[in-house]
Amino acid sequence: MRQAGRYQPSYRAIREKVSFLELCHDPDLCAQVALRAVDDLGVDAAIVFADILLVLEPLGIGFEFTKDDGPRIERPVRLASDVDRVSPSIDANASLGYVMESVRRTKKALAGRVPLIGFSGAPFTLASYVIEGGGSREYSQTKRFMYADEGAWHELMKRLSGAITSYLVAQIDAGAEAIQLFDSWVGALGPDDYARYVQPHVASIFAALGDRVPAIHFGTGNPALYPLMKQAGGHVIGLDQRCELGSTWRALGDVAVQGNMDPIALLAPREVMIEKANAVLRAAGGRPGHVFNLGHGVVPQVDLAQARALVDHVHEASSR
Ligand SMILES: Cc1c2[nH]c(c1CCC(=O)O)Cc1[nH]c(c(CCC(=O)O)c1C)Cc1[nH]c(c(CCC(=O)O)c1C)Cc1[nH]c(c(C)c1CCC(=O)O)C2
Repeated sequence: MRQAGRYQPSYRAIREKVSFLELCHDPDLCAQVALRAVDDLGVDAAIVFADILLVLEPLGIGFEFTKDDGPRIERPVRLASDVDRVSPSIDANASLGYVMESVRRTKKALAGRVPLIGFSGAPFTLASYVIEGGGSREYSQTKRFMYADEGAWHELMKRLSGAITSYLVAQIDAGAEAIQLFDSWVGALGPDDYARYVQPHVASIFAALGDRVPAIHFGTGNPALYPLMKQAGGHVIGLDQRCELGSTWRALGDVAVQGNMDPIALLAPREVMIEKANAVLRAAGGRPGHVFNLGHGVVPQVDLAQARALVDHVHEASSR
């Protein structure tokens, strides 16, 4: 979960020379960064180095990454008529060819050591950036838009979902061996709104992907959504730290799960972190189909040696 990043001294050194977006557009450097994360951590999969916002570029939505506040959208979509500015479809191989090149070069560099995961943001999470103009606490503009003009909302979600599908298919064609759909901010919604405004669009993405590669469907913030997310699709449901893994998994039934250690536990003393990892493994109870992971991304304050110690511990404990 966000395994390459600023908590790595090697990543910070690269970022002193190139901006984040320059890095994303340089397939050789992306492959280097993705491999370095696998080497540093000893994890069982690599993830292509990219960002969920890159797909906005061919959709005609300009953005930048500011130094302190993260992503910023140049002209947010605020009115129903603004939806016309979003391209109705994209050719991901042409417009996001540099990401496909990162997939190919990362896979070549991995030489079969571990599988490579491709990814995209999910339509609600991308819509929240497009409408809010950046990160948000309340998602008030997004919800206002959704409630004010349901037709325009569905049209926006349709355009985003079509682009996401084409982007993921292109990554699979380029060699991604699994994909992850990040619905990082969908927990701002309750189950009824999720079912009405989001679920059909996410379902269309998973239906289009079929069973070509394992698909991970990740969401955070509201455990009440997990049964609906499972219905929408994905071979694996990514759980965050706000739920109890054992009971949530039993309630979900026949599906694999990924998660769900609190990423902030990496800032705890070593023995506390290890105890938290053991609690996750105990909750999974050795049931096949659990992928140990953090409930959300690694934060920049994490010490690399501490992250490595977690991975080593999970490997050792799960082989017992
Ligand atoms: C919501 C989201 C984003 N991006 C992503 C998500 C979904 C996952 C999640 O919920 O954590 C996904 C993402 N972003 C990045 C990856 C790369 C692959 C990996 O996991 O190693 C992945 C999988 C690189 C990145 N994406 C970003 C960085 C840091 C950029 C830098 O070098 O300054 C990295 C390594 C920037 C980014 N990108 C995004 C934000 C909000 C920010 C700024 C916040 C911050 O600066 O930490 C949007």
